[in-house]
This record gives sequence, C-alpha cells and structure tokens, in this order.
Amino acid sequence: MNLNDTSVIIARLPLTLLYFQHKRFTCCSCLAPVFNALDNALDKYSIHNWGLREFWWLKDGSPRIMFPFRRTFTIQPNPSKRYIDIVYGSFMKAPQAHGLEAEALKSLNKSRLRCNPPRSGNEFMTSEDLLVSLQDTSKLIVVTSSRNGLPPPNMLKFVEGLIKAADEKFERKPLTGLHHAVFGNGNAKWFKTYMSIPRLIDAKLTELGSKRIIPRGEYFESYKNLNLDHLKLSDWGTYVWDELDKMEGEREREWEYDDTWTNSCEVMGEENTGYLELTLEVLKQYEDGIVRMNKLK
Ligand SMILES: Cc1cc2nc3c(=O)[nH]c(=O)nc-3n(C[C@H](O)[C@H](O)[C@H](O)COP(=O)(O)O)c2cc1C
Repeated sequence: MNLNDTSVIIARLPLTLLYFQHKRFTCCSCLAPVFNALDNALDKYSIHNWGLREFWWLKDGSPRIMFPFRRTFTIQPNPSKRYIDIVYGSFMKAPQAHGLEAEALKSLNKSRLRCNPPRSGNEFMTSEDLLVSLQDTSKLIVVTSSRNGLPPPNMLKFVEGLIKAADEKFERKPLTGLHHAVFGNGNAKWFKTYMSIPRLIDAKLTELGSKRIIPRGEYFESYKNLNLDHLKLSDWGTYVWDELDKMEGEREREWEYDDTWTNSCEVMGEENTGYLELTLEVLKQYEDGIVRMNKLK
C-alpha cells in the first residue's frame, strides 16, 4: 500500500507535536527510539522519507528546519516478487493490436522464464507509481514507436513518469538493480525525431540507475552484436531472451537484487540526434495543450 505524501505528512503531525512537548519537559534521548520506530513504520507506507527522523535525532535541541525538508526515495525491492516485465507503446489503432509486438516478444521466451503479461505504458499513472511498480521488476523489456517525436498515446504516462523521476533528486538512483532492454520502431523519413521515444526511454532508464541487458534494437537498422544489416524484432527478441536465460542460469534461476551487474554493450549512435531536447520540447507542447494526441491518430 502506498499512501500519498500528504497523508503521510498529516499522519506525522501529531507525532511531531508530541515530540516537541516531550522535548520541552524530558530528556530527548529516552523517547527518541519510540519516535524513530513510529517514523519507520510510517515510511513503509510511503515511497518518500520526509527527513523527520534525522530531525528527531538532533542532539543539540535546536531544530534546523521544521517540516518537511527533504524528499528521498526509499527503494524496498522484494526479491521474491521480481519478474520480467514487458511494456509496450504503439500507435496501432485497434486496441487489441496495441500489444501485438509485446505478445510476439513474450512468445520467444523458450526457456519459460517468469514473465508478467505485457502492459501498456499508460498503466504507470505517475512517476511515483512507475518507480514503485518497477521495484517488483527484475528485468524490463520495452518495445515502442514514436510519431513526430511523441510517444504513442498508450506510452505517454510511462515517458512522462520517467522524465519526471529523472528530474527529481534522489540519494541513490531509484532504479538501481533493474536491467532493461529497449526495442524501437521508427522510420528514418522522420529524421529529426527518428527513434526519439525508444532512445529517450533507454537513456532515462539508464539515468535512473538501470543497466542495459543488450544494446537497444532499432527496427531495420544494423545490429553489431548479431552481425545483422537489418534488424527485426524476432532476431532481437530471441537475443534478449537468450541473454536473460544466461543471466538467470548463472544464478540458478534465483531472482536477486544485484546492482553490481554490468555489461559491455555499446550504445548506438544517439549522440548526433538531439532527440532528448526535441522530445522534451514536444512533450511540453503536449502539456501546454498545443499538441493534442487525437490529432496525431
Ligand atoms: C505521421 C507519422 C509520424 C511519424 N513520426 C516518426 C518519428 O518522429 N520518428 C520515427 O522514428 N518514426 C516515425 N514514424 C514511423 C513510425 O514510428 C513507424 O511507422 C512505426 O513502425 C509505427 O509503429 P506503431 O504502429 O507500432 O506505432 C512516423 C509515422 C507516421 C505515420
């Protein structure tokens, strides 16, 4: 369960007042563990620690800042719940067609690794929701396209969530421990915004601490790792499942929280495109109501 931050602040108010009363009349150190325990209990229901614990533990009795002063993401991954997740975005019109590629990707899982049903990017409503949901994900595969630099309507929330999360300050990168792989659909005819969203997602996941399983695949582009001139989803998908199988095999199929894993994959030609600025600009226009999704359908 996740209470929103306002509820957590309100729930903490009586504790804070109690603390001040207590501090005026008795010795701080004897009740401090009680407050600390209560604060810890509240933390379980929020993804943010509002920093009151540090405040309560101040020894000199002069509070620095009242409340709340620091937002820190607390990541509590549960190793037993960690699965492979596939997230998709597509402009295909028929709702049942949206997840076709994700389903195709899933069907390439010959080693029967544990994998959740594919989800559209819009199932992650906010950046907090996205970060909390991804705590239960061990490996994330994303397949998406873009049009005019914009995400598909069913990928919009995921993209917004990533951008917002990457703008926040965290003590530790919140997606540390996650491994991801991105496949992009696109067409170089739209050269200014070519593969903008797949590239943006790949970059933002990495910025937030996730590591690439294999290099991003881009439809019909060359792919060094497989020695292919024209990459197809099926080739890339087979490769990603093989790599996942090796990763899981190495650990006897136990699902662990491991942030030391690295790979030597190369990131392909994103330096020249300026895709990030462009996408942010287009998303801003979308937020301002200048661009409307339905016009793009
Ligand atoms: C109107 C329009 C705009 C497009 N804009 C882009 C773009 O900005 N960047 C890109 O890489 N591909 C662009 N494409 C190509 C699509 O991303 C490509 O056709 C993709 O395969 C569509 O996949 P989907 O049907 O799953 O959404 C555009 C296509 C159309 C029809």
